[in-house]
Amino acid sequence: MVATILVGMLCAHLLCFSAMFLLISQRLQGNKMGMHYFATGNLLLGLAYVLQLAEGGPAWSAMSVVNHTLALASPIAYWLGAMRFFGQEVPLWRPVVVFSLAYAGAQVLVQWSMGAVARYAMLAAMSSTMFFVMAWTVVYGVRTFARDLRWEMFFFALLITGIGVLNAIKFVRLATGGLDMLRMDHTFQMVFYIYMSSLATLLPPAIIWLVLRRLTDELRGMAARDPLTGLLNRRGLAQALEAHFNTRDAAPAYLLLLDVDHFKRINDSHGHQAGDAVLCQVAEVLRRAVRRGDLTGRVGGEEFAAVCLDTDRAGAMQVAERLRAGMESRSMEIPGARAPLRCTATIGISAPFTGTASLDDAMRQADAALYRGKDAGRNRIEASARQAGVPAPDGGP
Ligand SMILES: Nc1nc2c(ncn2[C@@H]2O[C@H](COP(=O)(O)OP(=O)(O)OP(=O)(O)O)[C@@H](O)[C@H]2O)c(=O)[nH]1
Repeated sequence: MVATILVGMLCAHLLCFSAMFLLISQRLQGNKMGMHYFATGNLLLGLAYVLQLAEGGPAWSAMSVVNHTLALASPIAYWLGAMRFFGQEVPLWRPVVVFSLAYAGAQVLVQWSMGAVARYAMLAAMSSTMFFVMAWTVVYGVRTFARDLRWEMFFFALLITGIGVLNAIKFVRLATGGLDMLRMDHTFQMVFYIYMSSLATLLPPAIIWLVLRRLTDELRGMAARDPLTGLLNRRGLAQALEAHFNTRDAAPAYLLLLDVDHFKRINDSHGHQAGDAVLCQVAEVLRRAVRRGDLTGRVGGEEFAAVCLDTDRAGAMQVAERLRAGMESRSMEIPGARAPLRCTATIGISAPFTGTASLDDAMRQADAALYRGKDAGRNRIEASARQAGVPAPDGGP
């Protein structure tokens, strides 16, 4: 009786969370983060336990073959769902159906050649192997594809290892004690159901937590980036700088402001779309010119920024010259135009600064230097006259 209630609750958990995963996946347009696959995994496992309830104990029937097949197809769906969550484009139905047909065939073969115990032992052995491999993949993920989800991955690995261990014990007990230990009211089976019920309660909220984390990270990323070029926006630059200055002994940083020369003419003669294409290519020039670890952003219409970290004035001048030369030599491809465009940029450099609080000040200095460069004929670099902590001789930036 207790076992029946436990399995009944397990079915209810699995099927309810299957519906919830499906509802969440429908709200996630585009990247569903594997939620529809997890919904399928829960549905398959829920149905397997419904069949187990209907059977009442070990038996050789078509229902039992379907039950074992569903029980083993569900981890495949979860696995594929996890791959989708981590950005792999994998199909769901074809692998699940192919596996199910192959496993149903294997069951008939094993039952016919080795008997019922071997068929049940095969399910336990396959489940155990699958869950151990899954747990190992999750631990491997901590060092590779899921570095940002360290604790969550350890939690998953722990729970999955538990199912692997229980299935391995089931295999051994089946091999030594036969089908009797599979009676629903057998102590081992009760422990198994309690563990599975706990998992069915713990895992779905944990999966929803992962999705929530990804969504909020994406939102934060979107709020910090310019949608056209993918570079940081002003807010993103400030946040990245803050993280930089908080995590190490702050060596001075230099802010470079780059403004495309006569950009209005490009818009006026080739259209706004062509202007956008040029802006994207300026972003590429900027990315290539800076050192690894430096920050790049778009801070206004045709105004870009690079923050050179851990460098000196000569280093910042070098980056500025690479940028200026990169712009001058770049052929800007624009859609629909017969020939690529050439354009130049003027660059202003701030005095060195060592904290986020000085970013606005550095912006003003670089901006003033930039406009001196524009007045002096464009396609050139101007550095702020101000030294670190020392006001400019003329009192300006
Ligand atoms: N295509 C496109 N144009 C933009 C965008 N943001 C700003 N602009 C245009 O950029 C141009 C900036 O022109 P100005 O500020 O006069 O500067 P300029 O023509 O580059 O001249 P100088 O800076 O003096 O060399 C304006 O025509 C804006 O409409 C954008 O996102 N896309």
